[in-house]
Amino acid sequence: MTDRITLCRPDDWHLHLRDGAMLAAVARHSAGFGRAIIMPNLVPPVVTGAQAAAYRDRILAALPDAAALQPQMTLYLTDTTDPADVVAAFRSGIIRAVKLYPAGATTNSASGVTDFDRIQPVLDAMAEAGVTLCVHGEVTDQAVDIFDREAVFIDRVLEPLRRRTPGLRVVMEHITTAEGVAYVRSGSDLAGTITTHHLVINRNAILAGGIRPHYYCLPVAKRESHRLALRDAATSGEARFFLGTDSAPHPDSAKLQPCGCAGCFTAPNTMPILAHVFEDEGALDRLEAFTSLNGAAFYRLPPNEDRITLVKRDTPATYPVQIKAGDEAVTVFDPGFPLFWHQED
Ligand SMILES: NC(=O)N[C@@H](CC(=O)O)C(=O)O
Ligand SMILES: [Zn+2]
Ligand SMILES: [Zn+2]
Repeated sequence: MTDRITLCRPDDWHLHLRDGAMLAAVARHSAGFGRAIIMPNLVPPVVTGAQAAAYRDRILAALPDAAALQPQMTLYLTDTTDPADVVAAFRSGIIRAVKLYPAGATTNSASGVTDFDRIQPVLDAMAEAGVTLCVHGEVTDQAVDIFDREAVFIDRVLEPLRRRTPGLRVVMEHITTAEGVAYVRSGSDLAGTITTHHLVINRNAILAGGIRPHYYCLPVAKRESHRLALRDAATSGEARFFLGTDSAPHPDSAKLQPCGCAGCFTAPNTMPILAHVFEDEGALDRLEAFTSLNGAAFYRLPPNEDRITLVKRDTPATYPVQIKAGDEAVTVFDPGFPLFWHQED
């Protein structure tokens, strides 16, 4: 039995670190990753290169001295984003990618894109300069069932957008469906991130036996057949699929509401959970591709040079049920099984 594995240091290609007291509380929980794509959905959002540079400085100040993490900044695409600012921020190394939120699709997406015609000049400039577009892929049409919004987005929005913009490199973020997996497999210049939690839960976790707000995120977890498709993709070793935890901390006071907000906070226990999932699937030898190689290759970066070690012990890893962020508590994702894999420092 394998009870010890070493990997190139993993990267997290979709991470929410927030700002202020929340940033101060959560940053150290992602400090063991190498690179992380930092999502720009702050309030107000990160829309210019100058704002991204200032946010990166706040993140670096919040990280422990020994942190491995190198924040990879993104800009929040709006109807009025300036193509020249995007290209300049990319060429000067301030940003790694641009994030597309359809307006109203998810947390802090009110300033997102309302009119796809208006962003075409930015998309063309990005295709030309080689800037990756990270996409929250859900339609916002209230007439579309929430469990279908990802699949409908592919047909109505993403495929037409990619056809209009040859050469644009696209990451479909946090895919949750078999349709998302199939679509990512089908095209060129296309990849998909998969979260930790969508490999573990299906929609029963949110709704069966009572409403469980800590399992509510967007895109919402789908039925079991979709979770199995995601596990197949993540453990396949295929270069198009890689880890983006979408670790999305919210205060419990905002989640435990009649209208609770979306997001699972998985940063503290992601690697032990993933080792468990990959071992379950007989794919521990492909964990490194998913966490440490495929994403870097898509972003045209070398793998991290140093390594981490995961050890399987007889006693489960302990991690806090909640962490403190200022006066607030933030609940850590509970995978529902004990974690025998531990990450060594
Ligand atoms: N995934 C989530 O449920 N929430 C994210 C936003 C997002 O990634 O869509 C957040 O910022 O809280
Ligand atoms: Zn999203
Ligand atoms: Zn996210």
